[in-house]
Amino acid sequence: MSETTTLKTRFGDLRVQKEIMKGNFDNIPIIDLSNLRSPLLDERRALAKGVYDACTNVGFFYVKNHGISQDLISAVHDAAKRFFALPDEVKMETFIGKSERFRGFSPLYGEHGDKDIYDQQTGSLSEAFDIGYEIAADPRKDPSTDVLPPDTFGLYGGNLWPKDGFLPGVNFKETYLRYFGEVLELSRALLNIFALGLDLSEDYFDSIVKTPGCISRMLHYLPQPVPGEEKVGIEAHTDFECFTILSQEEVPALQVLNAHNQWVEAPPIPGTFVVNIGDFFTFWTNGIFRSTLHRAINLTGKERYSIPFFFGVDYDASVSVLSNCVAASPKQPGTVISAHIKAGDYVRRRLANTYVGFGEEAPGKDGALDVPA
Ligand SMILES: O=C(O)CCC(=O)C(=O)O
Ligand SMILES: [Fe+2]
Repeated sequence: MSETTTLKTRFGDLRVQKEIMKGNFDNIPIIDLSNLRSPLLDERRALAKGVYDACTNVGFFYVKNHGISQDLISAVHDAAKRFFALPDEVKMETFIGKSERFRGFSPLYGEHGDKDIYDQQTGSLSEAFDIGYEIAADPRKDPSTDVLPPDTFGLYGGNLWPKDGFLPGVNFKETYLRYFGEVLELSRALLNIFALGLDLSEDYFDSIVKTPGCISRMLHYLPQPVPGEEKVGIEAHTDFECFTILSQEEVPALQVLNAHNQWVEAPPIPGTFVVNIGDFFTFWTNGIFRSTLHRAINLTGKERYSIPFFFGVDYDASVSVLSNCVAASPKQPGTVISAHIKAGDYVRRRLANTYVGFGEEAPGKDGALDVPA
């Protein structure tokens, strides 16, 4: 029997094995997306079945043949490296504390994990740059006529971009928005497959992803300053929204908590993204889809860069249990909602709980998941 330790989570304390399981890809399946837009329903159904199984068993899977070019992925990673290499005073011009919408640069040790859970004295060994949905990024919108919807939850718009001239030859904003737009379209196509896997019509969610509340961040995980000390780059957490598409290049750090409360490494696999379920899908499915706990610790001695894209729904959309999941018995206890939640309300509360500089906001402690009564 291996040694255990206590992990504090939003769902209560868990006994977690100390040993990290290495390189066991069986735990996290690789799904081929070649048939994502196949004209044959049977092929889309077969894909949807694989996705459904991964969502119910692990909550994490890799995707290959996702259709986003390696050139674009390399360009956006290069933009991230160039940005983080800038002097701190330049990066601080886009400091997240200047934003009302959790956008911009979080410096090293600036993030602390969820306020309800983690000691707020010790920050994480990472720095980040966050952006949210923009009309200009969405291939389905025309920037000359389309505008953002009313900003009820204070989450649309307001990206902070580094000034031109600091990153010569990089086209930072254009590159990041192009990447954002392509991953957004991939996400919309994946959402249709999720719907199919849940026995819903493929377009079931389409009406609530018109101006979806998506967020992306560039992350830079520094090597451990003191060898052997194991400072985490991002504390154990679940993602807030529908699902996340993560690009992690070649340096490993991501660990995923499996159903047996063992940390399993999710190392980079060339040509793939990692996809993981977020809280909204757990709410919709009454806990059948697992919004799996994960964390990142960079023990490699190298610089690590990753770029997650969090796919959400329109912020004014309501999220409640799907009618065909009401009777289901949840695979992930403690994650079931009885009321409906407003997407923007939930995302704003979770962001306020995680980022520094927003301490004035009520953390929303009514229930482990911030679900309003
Ligand atoms: O960098 C990674 O591998 C994971 C990042 C992550 O989990 C997050 O930003 O929510
Ligand atoms: Fe995450």
